[in-house]
Amino acid sequence: MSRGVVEIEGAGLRFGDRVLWSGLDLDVQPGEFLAVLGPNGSGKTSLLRVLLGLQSLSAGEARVVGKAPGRGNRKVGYIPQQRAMDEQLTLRGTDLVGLGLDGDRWGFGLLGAGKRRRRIAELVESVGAESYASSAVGRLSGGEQQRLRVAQALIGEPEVLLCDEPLASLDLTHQRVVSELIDRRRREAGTAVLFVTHEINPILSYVDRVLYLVNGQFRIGTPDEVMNSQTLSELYRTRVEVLRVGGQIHVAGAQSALCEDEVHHHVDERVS
Ligand SMILES: Nc1ncnc2c1ncn2[C@@H]1O[C@H](COP(=O)(O)OP(=O)(O)OP(=O)(O)O)[C@@H](O)[C@H]1O
Repeated sequence: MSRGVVEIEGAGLRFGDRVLWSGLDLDVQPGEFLAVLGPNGSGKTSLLRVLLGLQSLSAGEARVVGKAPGRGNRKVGYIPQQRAMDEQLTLRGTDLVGLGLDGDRWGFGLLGAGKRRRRIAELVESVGAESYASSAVGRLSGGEQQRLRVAQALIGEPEVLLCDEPLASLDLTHQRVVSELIDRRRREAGTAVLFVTHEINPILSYVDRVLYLVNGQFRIGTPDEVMNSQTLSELYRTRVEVLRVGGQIHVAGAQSALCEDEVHHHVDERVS
């Protein structure tokens, strides 16, 4: 197997006495779609923060496209958790998308202005946001904002796309639209996708492998290898039933396994 665009070796992360995960070895290949699952507080977002260079590992190493993680790595795109933007925000959709452009690469000078505009228009079109891209983003719906965030993350042509629950609070139609956009990028450009989610079903047909984190333990494998009663029961250390119904995965019992945890999990019984 070739070297991954994300390489993680012997990685551990702890805060005080609390070990989020340790001994994590993971290579993500170009074009691979990796779902990162696990209950609240299991360290999913922290893993993305490590790869963004915002959080240091307590042990081991991580490399992203051959380099130590660092802020402003142009080869890394990031789609943050869906949050409504301030209604007063007057930034236009095209401005938001343009924020994802890197000055050195695309040129901010006068000569680059036309090129920059064209590039933004291309991305706006690719996410089907033409009709509202000139509006103030604060006035747009959550789904419209999220499409623009996808365009912003893709405009720098990333080799690795880090997505932190990008579908949360979107309706089913927009979940499909946004996940299809992300899948298309990895198919057409070979971008590797690390997709943090509580709900695997909307992306199940795209997922190559799952990294499932629970209470400091983890499993990595295909959805079939990880999302089964035996593996999840081992991870949660209690009986968990995984049912496949109509091409979807339903997980029962995981919530009760976590009741004694300090966090009030809103664990989705169907997945986590
Ligand atoms: N800088 C920090 N210092 C101390 N604790 C931290 C820090 N960053 C994260 N944590 C803790 O680490 C745990 C994991 O957080 P993280 O956001 O990675 O979880 P998550 O799996 O993404 O959870 P969720 O599903 O709720 O978003 C949390 O309990 C959090 O409070």
